Amino acid sequence: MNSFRFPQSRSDAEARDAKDPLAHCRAAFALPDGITYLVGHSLGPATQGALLALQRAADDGWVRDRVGAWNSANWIGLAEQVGAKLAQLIGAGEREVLVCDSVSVNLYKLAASAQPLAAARRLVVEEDEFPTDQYILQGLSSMTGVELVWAAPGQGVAELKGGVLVKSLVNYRTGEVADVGADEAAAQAEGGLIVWDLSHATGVLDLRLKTWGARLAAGCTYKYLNGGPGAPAFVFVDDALAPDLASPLPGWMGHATPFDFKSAYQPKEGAARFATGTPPILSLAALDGALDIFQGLNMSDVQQKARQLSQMSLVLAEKADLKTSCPMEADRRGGHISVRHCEGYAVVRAMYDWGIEADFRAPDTIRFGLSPLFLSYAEVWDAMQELTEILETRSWDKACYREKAVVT
Ligand SMILES: Cc1ncc(COP(=O)(O)O)c(C=O)c1O
Ligand SMILES: Nc1ccccc1C(=O)C[C@H](N)C(=O)O
Repeated sequence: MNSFRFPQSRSDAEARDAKDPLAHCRAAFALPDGITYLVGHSLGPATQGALLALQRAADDGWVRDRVGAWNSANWIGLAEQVGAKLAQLIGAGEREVLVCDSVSVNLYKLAASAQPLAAARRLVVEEDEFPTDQYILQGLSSMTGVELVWAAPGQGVAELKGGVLVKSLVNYRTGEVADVGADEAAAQAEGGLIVWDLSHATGVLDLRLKTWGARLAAGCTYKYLNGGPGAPAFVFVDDALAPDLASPLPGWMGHATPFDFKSAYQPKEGAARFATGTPPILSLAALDGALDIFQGLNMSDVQQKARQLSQMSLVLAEKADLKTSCPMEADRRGGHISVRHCEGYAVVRAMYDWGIEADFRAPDTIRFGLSPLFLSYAEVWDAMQELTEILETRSWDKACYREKAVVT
C-alpha cells in the first residue's frame, strides 16, 4: 500500500481534506451540523437523493398513477434495475444482483439452494459470526436435517469440507476482512460453497466479486449504501451457477411470467429467481436515489479514505489508552474500527452528549464507523480528541450513562 499515508496531526488532516476527491459528497447528505456521525456502519444517514426519490415515487407513482405505476414507473422491474446499479459497486454483472427481502431471508434462500450442489451435507458457520447468520443456519439445519458445524473464528473454510459456509466478508465486531479469492479457491477445491455476507463491506470496500471468484452473496443496503432504515437487502448469484439454483421460497415475483398466473413454476433468469413477494417500492425508490451518490466515484478512493480515517482513529484511540480489538493493518479491515472499554456503553453515551455518535456491542466493544462519503479527516480528528478528553476526565462516569436503551 504505497500511497497509504494517514494524517499525523490536525493540520495534516486539514491538508488531506483540502485534496480529498470525495469531499464534495458531504453536501449530498441530510446531516445536521455539529454531529460527527460514526455509525454509518449501522445506519447510513439520509441523502438528498434518497429523500427526493422517495418523494417522487410517492407523488409521481402512488398518488398520480396508483396501480398503473407498476407499468408507468416500471415498479415491476425496479428490484432488478436497482440490483444492476448496485452490481457496479461490487464487481458483479448486472443481472447477477437482485434487491430483495432482508439479509436474513436472503442468507436462508442462498444457503438452502446451495446445499444440494455442495459435495457434503454440511452447513458451517463461525462462532463469532453475526448472530442472524448463525440463527438462519440453525433454522435451515433443523428444517433439512443437514448437520450444522460451528467453526472457531477464522476457521470456517478449514471446517468446510465440501459443505456450505455462511461468512461475513467484514466481521461486524472486529472489522476484519476475509480473503475472498483464497477462501473461494480452497472451498471450490473440495466442492464447497461460500455464501458471503457483504453487509459491512458494500459501499465502503472496493469489491471485485467476479474477479475473486465469489459465487453467492447477500448484503444489506442501509449501512454504507445509505438506503434507509429497513431498506431491502440484495443477493448476488454468479450467472454460471444461477440455472442450477432453486429458491426454497419460490414466490410469484421470482416466476418468469408472474402475470400468466400459471400453476407450474418457471424461475426467472439470473439472480431475479430469488425474488419472493411484492417488493417494498418506496424503500426501493429511496435506495435507488441513495445509490446515485456513487456515480462517478472510484471505489478504490472510497476504500482508501475509509482506511486512512480508520488508521488515524486507531492510532489516536491507542494514544487514549483504549485497547483495540480490530486488526492494526489497514488492509485487513473494513470501514469500522473497534476498541474495548469495560464501561463502553457509558463512554458511548457520554460521547453522544458531545455530538459524537458511535455504537456499543456488549460486553465491552465500542465501534466507530469511518464512512468516507460524509466524514472529513479534521472532524474525525477532533472527535478522537474529544473522546480522549472524555476518558481523561472520566466524564462518562455517571449513573445516567449506564442505563441501557433497547437498541445499543
Ligand atoms: C453481518 C450482518 N448480517 C446481517 C445483518 C442483519 O440483516 P437483516 O436485519 O437485514 O436481516 C447485519 C446487521 O444488521 C449484519 O451486520
Ligand atoms: N439493522 C439494525 C437495526 C437496529 C439497530 C442496528 C441494526 C444493525 O444493522 C446493526 C449492525 N448490523 C451491527 O453490525 O451491529
